[in-house]
Amino acid sequence: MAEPLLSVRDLTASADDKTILHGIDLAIDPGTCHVLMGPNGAGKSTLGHVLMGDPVYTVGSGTIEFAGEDVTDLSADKRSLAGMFLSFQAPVEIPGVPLYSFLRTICQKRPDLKMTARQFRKHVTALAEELEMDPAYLTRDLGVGFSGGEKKKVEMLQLLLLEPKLAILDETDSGLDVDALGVVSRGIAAYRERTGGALLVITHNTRILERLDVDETHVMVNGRIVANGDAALIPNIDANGFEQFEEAVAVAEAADATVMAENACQE
Ligand SMILES: Nc1ncnc2c1ncn2[C@@H]1O[C@H](COP(=O)(O)OP(=O)(O)OP(=O)(O)O)[C@@H](O)[C@H]1O
Repeated sequence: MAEPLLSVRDLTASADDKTILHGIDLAIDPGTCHVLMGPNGAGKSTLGHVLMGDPVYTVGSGTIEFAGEDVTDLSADKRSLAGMFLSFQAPVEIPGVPLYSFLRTICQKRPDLKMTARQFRKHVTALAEELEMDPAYLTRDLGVGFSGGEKKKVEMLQLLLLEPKLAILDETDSGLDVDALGVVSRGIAAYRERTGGALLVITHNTRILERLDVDETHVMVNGRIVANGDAALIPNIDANGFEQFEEAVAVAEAADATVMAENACQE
């Protein structure tokens, strides 16, 4: 059997001395679409950031392998070059850095995306139009003065430009009006059609999934993945919420507590 594109084993991570992720196991095959759901504060965004190498978080144990390489200790830019991509729940603003220059610079770092200045201008303008973004926005500073929905479209522009092997989309749908939601979901579908890339979609809103064939759904509660299933798990969560996983959470937490107690006894 082919190796997974992403393989996360027993991953534990913390910030400010608080453990947020507990023993995460996750495998994503090339070209597949995974959905990560869970209540507010479960640790979904944290997982996205830790996978991408955000230095705010400390990996306590476990490994992250991507495309056959152990990336656990790699910086975010190296993970990006390897083909990983994270769209932020709250995209950043960088005054003084025009969006166009930012996009040109990140493309120049990727030998496989080499383009002349003219080719780049044509390509990025076409992508902006496809996302129903005014190309004049490309001359504005990154994120500055953009509405919430416009910021999300800029994230999609980066996705279509960079064509990563794995895109982690962190609530790309939040704050979008119904038209913008349509544009963004068409952008995600275009990414899959053109590149065959894999997706890890973090969301509370199932409308963004309507155009996607979901292969696997994962449920995270209190920093643990407590259920895995296929696309049928999504309407189940919509109808019944996350309370149904309480028992699974309690079992996982009790098992962790037992391991910790045993380790303490051995020390
Ligand atoms: N940098 C940080 N420092 C301290 N605590 C953090 C940090 N990042 C996340 N946390 C905490 O970790 C927990 C999980 O947060 P996270 O944003 O990952 O949840 P989430 O599942 O994405 O939630 P939501 O659905 O509301 O976006 C929260 O209690 C949050 O306050």
